Amino acid sequence: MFEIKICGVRLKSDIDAVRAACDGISSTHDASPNADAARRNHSVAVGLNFYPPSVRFIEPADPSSRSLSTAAQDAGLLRVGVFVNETAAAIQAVNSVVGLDAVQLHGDELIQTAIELIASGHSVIRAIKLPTVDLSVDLIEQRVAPWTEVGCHPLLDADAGAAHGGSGKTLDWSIVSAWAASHPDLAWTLAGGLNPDNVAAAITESTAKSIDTASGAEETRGIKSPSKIQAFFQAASRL
Ligand SMILES: O=C(O)c1ccccc1NCC(=O)[C@H](O)[C@H](O)COP(=O)(O)O
Repeated sequence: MFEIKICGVRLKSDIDAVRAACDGISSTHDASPNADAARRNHSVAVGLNFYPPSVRFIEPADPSSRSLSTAAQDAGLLRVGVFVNETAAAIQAVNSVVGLDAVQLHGDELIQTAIELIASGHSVIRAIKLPTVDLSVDLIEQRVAPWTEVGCHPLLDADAGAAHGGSGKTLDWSIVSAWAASHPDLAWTLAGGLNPDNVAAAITESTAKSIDTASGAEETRGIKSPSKIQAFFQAASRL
């Protein structure tokens, strides 16, 4: 799917910052697997947020959203549309207007929504919202299995309550790692409170090969920071 996703981009300058961060890794000639992965086209994604209450929301009908999506595509980035409790038909409609490479279901959607989207050719990421305390391997398994069985890519995130996502809360990475050990062939993504200061530890402790951040790459809520995006890539690729 992708190795790094910067979620909630809203401006062309955010796309430029993500591209520059990819190029920054390339220019270090770092030979590590993470750096290699991040160099390849389409291994880096940006999230376009279509959940109106979010500070990261972009209006799908606004032509600037289509322009943003085109800019991401031109920069060689995967475009992930983030949705909360929309129907498959509504998501398809946004895709046809904006242009997306994958859709992320981040609400309380029924599994039927994912089945319909997959049947119509969409790559579907399912946010699995997990408690920040008393997490267990069994709980992760129970929440993930129904979605992977129908072909979704799981993104493990900290439960953000009514906000649904982008909260900056972290998961217990050691429990995530214990769960992942029994799924060596499953592609999955770690999200939840990742930032330049903790992403290296998060990768090491959780064994994640794919990571996602929203608030950890921002100057203030909803405003992306080019320097934090760059630092995030550098920290993630150093391993
Ligand atoms: O970012 C949001 O505002 C958001 C709102 C509603 C649903 C999902 C949302 N974000 C989706 C993401 O993939 C975030 O990157 C993920 O929740 C992690 O966020 P953070 O803890 O801030 O890194």
